[in-house]
Amino acid sequence: MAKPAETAQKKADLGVLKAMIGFLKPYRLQVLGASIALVCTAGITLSIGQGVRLLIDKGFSSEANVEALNQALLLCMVMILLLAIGTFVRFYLVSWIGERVSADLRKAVFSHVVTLHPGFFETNLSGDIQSRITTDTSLLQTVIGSSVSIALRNLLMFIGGLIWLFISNPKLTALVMLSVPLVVAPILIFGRRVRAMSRDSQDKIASVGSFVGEAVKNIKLVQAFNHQQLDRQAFDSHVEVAFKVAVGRINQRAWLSTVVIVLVLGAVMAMLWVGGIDVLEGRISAGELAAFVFYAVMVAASVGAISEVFGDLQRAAGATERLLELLAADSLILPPAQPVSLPANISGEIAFNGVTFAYPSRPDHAAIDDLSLHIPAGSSLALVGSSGAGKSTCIDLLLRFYDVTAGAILFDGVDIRDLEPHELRRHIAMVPQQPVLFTGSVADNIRYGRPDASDADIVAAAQSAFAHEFIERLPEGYDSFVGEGGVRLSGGQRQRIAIARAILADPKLLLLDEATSALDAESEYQVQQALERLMEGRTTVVIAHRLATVINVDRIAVLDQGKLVASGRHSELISQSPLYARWASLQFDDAGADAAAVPH
Ligand SMILES: Nc1ncnc2c1ncn2[C@@H]1O[C@H](COP(=O)(O)OP(=O)(O)OP(=O)(O)O)[C@@H](O)[C@H]1O
Repeated sequence: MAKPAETAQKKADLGVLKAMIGFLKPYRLQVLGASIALVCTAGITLSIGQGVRLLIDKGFSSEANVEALNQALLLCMVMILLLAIGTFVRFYLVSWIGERVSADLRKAVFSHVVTLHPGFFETNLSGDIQSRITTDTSLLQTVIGSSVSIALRNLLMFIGGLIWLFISNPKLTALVMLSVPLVVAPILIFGRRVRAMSRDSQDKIASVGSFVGEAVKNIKLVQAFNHQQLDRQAFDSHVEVAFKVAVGRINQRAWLSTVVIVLVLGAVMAMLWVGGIDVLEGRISAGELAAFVFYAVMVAASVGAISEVFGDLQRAAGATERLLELLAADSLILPPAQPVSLPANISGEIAFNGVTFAYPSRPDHAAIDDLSLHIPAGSSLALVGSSGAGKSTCIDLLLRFYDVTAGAILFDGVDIRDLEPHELRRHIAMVPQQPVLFTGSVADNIRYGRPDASDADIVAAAQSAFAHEFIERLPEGYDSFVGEGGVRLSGGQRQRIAIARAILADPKLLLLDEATSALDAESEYQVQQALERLMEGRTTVVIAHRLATVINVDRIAVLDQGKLVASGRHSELISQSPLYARWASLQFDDAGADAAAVPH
């Protein structure tokens, strides 16, 4: 992400415009309608100046009569009605387009983000991504839904007013033209600064968001360690930094507006002075001067309005850049050019063939080093080893969250890089160490394993996972709300729901990361029972922490610093592998040695 940020900064304007045009394309009709309404309302507003001129020169002249006044007023009423209708259409359509485009952008960014490789989220914080999808799209919605329309309307009035000024009095208008560079130069200078600062400001707000997210998510830890005061201070400094950056931006914008007002109104005053002399000397009529004043003020006001929204447009450019960066981020896990499809009745056989893998952030450190393993279909393999040995990495590689650096992983004899990631993961279910529950009901959380499952399927899965009984006892049974992340359930209950989810998914390959935290004997027993049922008839790879698991699996692979150092059954390894014997005695205390005697 760091790289595109810089390049996007340079070519933002063009890129931003192009991307927005792409998002506007489906709504051509609405854009056309809004443009027509915009041109009409600007035209009507421009014609008011002519009305003023006629009213003064004809309406109040000596030969005027009531009839003429009536006609003039009738015409005015029609104009007002048209202006009202035009304004309604313009406002409705432009706001609609703004909302629509920002909704589409949100959908596009989210749908892209969920396909990105997990490594992406190590460098891009969730709070930052959230802020891009919410705050940045809202900013774009405001800009497309109003600022652009204000800018265009004022641009039309500026051009229309200027043309009239030129036709009616070139000398005075020359004064306007002289002031143009004086006005444009500061707009460009301040505008550029506003834009850079707005990007900075949004980044700072995003970091405020991330901080809140983290603190609130881990509120128990924060309070348990009495960290509120320190967190408050840290948060205050985040907020103050964001405030300072915002003040810098406001300062530039305030100067932008001030400078514009002084220059533009100064020019208008000069025009009035010269025009006043012309009227006094009889070169132009009073109506013409009134109309001239009207258009001059309109031109000045439109320049002011454009400069006002110019800052918004600049901020929107910053927001768009940030969104485009997300949209342009490539997933490192690519679907194959010619995907192989798996046969309908796959067996679930796994092979690691000389797999070496280094995380992209640490390319010179092999987390997995020349690992070869064969896991026959339907058998179970336990991965054991000290912390950092590479067990979780093996699971991540099997799910193709990362691609191997060398060697290959075969699923039913097919290199997993030749499979669509979706096709591969369809056959895999994962029960993580910390079961992840989403905000929703118990039933929703189990259904996550297979979205089209019936209620009966869900109950059956819960029964198999030994979860049915406790779910029935919850206040609303399967419809009970689990709270954010499942806070309303105990650790063992969450695990059994995660197991029920995997049972429902009915995968060929089961990936299991056993919880390290000890459950009470009863929960432990139930979770173990549930797991055994889940493992029946499936290929299982489990990161083992329980004695019961290592005793029951078909084979144990002992990893050390990414290398396979021994493999076999528990009883064999206890006598043959000193590393395993030590690990087992540490892990299971005396039980490990006793278990060696358990006959298989
Ligand atoms: N996202 C990552 N980026 C860079 N290095 C990583 C990443 N995840 C893990 N590692 C490194 O890869 C090595 C293997 O880590 P892994 O998480 O697979 O170990 P593990 O055996 O599962 O350990 P534990 O039992 O503590 O979970 C470690 O040296 C670790 O520091």
